[in-house]
Amino acid sequence: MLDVAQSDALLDIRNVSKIYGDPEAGLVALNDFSLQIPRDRAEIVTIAGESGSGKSTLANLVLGFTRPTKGTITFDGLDVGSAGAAQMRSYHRQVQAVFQDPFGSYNPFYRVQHVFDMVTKNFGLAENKVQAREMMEDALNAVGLTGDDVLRKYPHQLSGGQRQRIMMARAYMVKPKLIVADEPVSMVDASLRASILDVMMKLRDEAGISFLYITHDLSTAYQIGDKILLFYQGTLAEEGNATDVIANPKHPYVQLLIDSVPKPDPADRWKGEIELPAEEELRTARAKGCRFVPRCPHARPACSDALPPLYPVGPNGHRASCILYAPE
Ligand SMILES: Nc1ncnc2c1ncn2[C@@H]1O[C@H](COP(=O)(O)OP(=O)(O)OP(=O)(O)O)[C@@H](O)[C@H]1O
Repeated sequence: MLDVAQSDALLDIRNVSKIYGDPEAGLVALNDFSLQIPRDRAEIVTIAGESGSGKSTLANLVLGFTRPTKGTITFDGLDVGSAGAAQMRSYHRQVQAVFQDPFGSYNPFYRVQHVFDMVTKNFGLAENKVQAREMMEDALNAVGLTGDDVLRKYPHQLSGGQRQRIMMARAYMVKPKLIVADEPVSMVDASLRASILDVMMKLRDEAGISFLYITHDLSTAYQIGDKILLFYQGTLAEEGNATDVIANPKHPYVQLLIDSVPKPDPADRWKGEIELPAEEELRTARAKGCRFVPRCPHARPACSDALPPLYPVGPNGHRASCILYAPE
C-alpha cells in the first residue's frame, strides 16, 4: 500500500489513540492507529474485526462525534479533533455517514421524502423545489432507485436493501468526498448485499467518493478488493490489499479469523506453564504487549514485552503486527 505523504492525503489519521476513562489506565478502544486515504483517487477502505475491536470508535472519531485521546485526524487540512461547530458543519458536507438500520432512528410516520427534504434543508442544497426534486431523482438513480417508487412510501413499506440504498442516496446528495459506512450491509440478505456493494463501487468509480467501510463480513471486503485493515482489541493486526490479505493472511489472529491455514505446528506452541492475564487487562493503557497472546498458538514470552510494529509480509503494503515477521 502506498504511504501517502501528509500533504497528499484527503483523510490523514496519525497515531490516534482513544482511551475511555483514565488516560493512564483506562480502556484502550483504539491504539496508536494511522491511516491515510489519498486525495487523488477514490478508494474503499474496509475496517474489519470482531465485536468490540474498535471499529465504531474509529468511525465516531472520523465523524468528529468523539475526540482522540492522542494523535491527530486531519481532513483536507482541517484538524477534526479540535474543529469548532461551524467548521464541523462544513466538514459534514464532505464527510457523510451511513449507519446500520438507519430507519430505526426515523419517525415511522414520515414518508421517505422527508429524509431528503431534511438533508436538502440542513445543507442548503437546492435553490427551489424543482431543483431539489431533480437532485433527489439524481441521487436515487445513482443507487438504482427511482423517485416515484420510493419517495411517497413509509419506511416499513421498503425492504432492508432499499432502506440502505436510500441512505446511500441521501449521503450522495450532499456530494461528499468520503462516506463512513458502518455495517451498511448487515441488515440485508446476501443478494441485496451484493447490490449495495455495487452502489459503493459505482459511487467510488463514477462520483470519486471514498469510503471507510466498517464490517464484520470479510467476503464483502474480498469482493471490493481495495485496502483492508483488520483490528483486534483496538490494535491493527494486519493491513494490505483485501485480496492479498484474505488469500494469504499472516497475523495468527487473522489466520484464525479467515480459517484458511493448516493447524499451527504443535512444536511451535508455547509449552511452559504461564498464567495468562484476563483479556480486558490487556486492553488497559498500562498493557504493553500483543493483545492476542492468550489465544495465540505461536505466543512466546517476548510477545508480552511490547506491541509489535507492522512488519512487511507481502506485496502492495501487506503488513502484520506480529514478531513472527520481525527481521532476524
Ligand atoms: N463510550 C464508551 N465508554 C467506555 N467504553 C466504550 C465506549 N464506547 C466503546 N467502548 C468500548 O471500546 C471498545 C471498542 O468498542 P467499539 O464499539 O469501537 O467496537 P466495535 O468493533 O465497533 O464493536 P461492534 O462490532 O460490536 O460494533 C469496547 O470494549 C467497548 O466496550
